[in-house]
Parts: sequence; C-alpha cells; structure tokens
Amino acid sequence: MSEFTKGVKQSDQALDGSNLRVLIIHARWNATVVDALVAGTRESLIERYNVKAENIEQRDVPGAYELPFAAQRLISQSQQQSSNLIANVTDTMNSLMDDIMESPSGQSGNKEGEASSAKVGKAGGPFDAVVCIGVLIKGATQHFEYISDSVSQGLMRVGLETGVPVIFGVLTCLTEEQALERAGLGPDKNNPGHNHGKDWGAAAVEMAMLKL
Ligand SMILES: Nc1c(NC[C@H](O)[C@H](O)[C@H](O)CO)[nH]c(=O)[nH]c1=O
Ligand SMILES: CC(=O)[C@@H](O)COP(=O)(O)O
Repeated sequence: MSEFTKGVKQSDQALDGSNLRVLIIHARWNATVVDALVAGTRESLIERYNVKAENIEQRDVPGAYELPFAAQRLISQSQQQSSNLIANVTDTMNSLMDDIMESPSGQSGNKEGEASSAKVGKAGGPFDAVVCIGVLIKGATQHFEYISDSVSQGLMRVGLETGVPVIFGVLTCLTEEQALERAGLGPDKNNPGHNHGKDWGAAAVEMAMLKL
C-alpha cells in the first residue's frame, strides 16, 4: 500500500487508554487470519495505548454476519448493567443515610445497608469502544457481497444508534492471499504485510476519546 493511500494518522502522543473499557467481538470463520487480527488489535490497545488487559472483554460469534447483532446486544447489556449499578449504589447510600439519621449515636448499625451494598457486586461498566473483527473471502456465489454489505451497514448503524464507537474490523477479500497479507501473515517473509488489527486498536482509542 503506497504512502498516499494510507489513512492520515492523528498524533497519538496524547492518547492514554488506561481508563478505557474496550470490547472485541470476533467471528470464528477463517480463524487463522482472525486470530492474528485480534492479536494485532490487543497489541495496539495494550502496548501502544495503555489499555489494561483486564479492561478488554473478548467475545466470539459464528460468522461476520452475526457481528452487528452481538455488538448491539452487548453494548445494551453493558449500559443497562451500568445504570443498575448506579441505582444500587443510590439505594445503598439512601439506606445508610436513613440509618444514621434514625440512630441516637449517629452511627449506622443497619445490616440492610451492607446487604444493599452486597447487591452492587462487580460491574464492568459501559464499553467505551467496540472492535468487530471478521474475514470474508469471496467464493463462487454472491454470498460474499450480501454479507459484506449487510455487515458494514449494520455495524455503522449500531455505532450511530448506541453512541458507542464501533470499529469496522472486517476484511472483505477476493483471495486468501489478500486476507493473509492484511493480517501480517503474507507468504513473503521479508514483507509479510501489515496487520490491520493494529490500526483498529488505534481507531478504537481515538474514537473512545472523542465519545468521552
Ligand atoms: N463465508 C463467510 C462467512 N459466512 C457465514 C456468515 O457470516 C454467517 O455466520 C452465516 O451466514 C449464518 O448467519 N462468515 C465469515 O465470517 N466469513 C466468510 O468468509
Ligand atoms: C463470504 C462467503 O460467504 C463465501 O465464502 C461463501 O462461498 P460461496 O459463495 O462459494 O458459497
């Protein structure tokens, strides 16, 4: 790929992802290439942008066609979990305040407050960005075209509707060689190609900062 066709990269000096929570969803088709792309994405997030490994959640789906549905559901669940957590914490605080106000000593002795706080539990919180990864390789029919178009439109829609940046990490290749080269697995060991997952990790952090 010539220098002129590469995306214009923003200076990433100021991008610190240490407080970000990122979801990676990948398809199970063409696993050799998908696995390399996932690894490239994780390497970019962790090593270049300081995203904590424990803040990266990873899920898989049968194929690329399932990526938009999974992204929409997992984003919604994380947002609902976050609002439930806030509600639980509010209940707990109110319960403790009631205790304190009613107690002559001004101390809380009511176990309810502890019971309520136990309800809070460990919550992951909402995702700041989602990277959806898949590899489509053209076959003998038009299946490729229909999936490619549906997935790209679907992922765009999920991002716009949820307000969470959804990174399009789906390779749409005419040959296996094209897919291998775009995962850094090309046959030329002196020039194995560029792992596009690294770009997707960078895009996730940049867009998450924009959302923030
Ligand atoms: N041919 C490829 C597929 N096909 C499967 C679909 O994505 C989908 O899982 C199925 O139609 C059931 O809904 N998926 C890929 O990810 N890559 C392909 O090359
Ligand atoms: C992207 C696809 O679905 C494709 O691999 C399926 O191959 P075919 O078009 O020969 O059925």
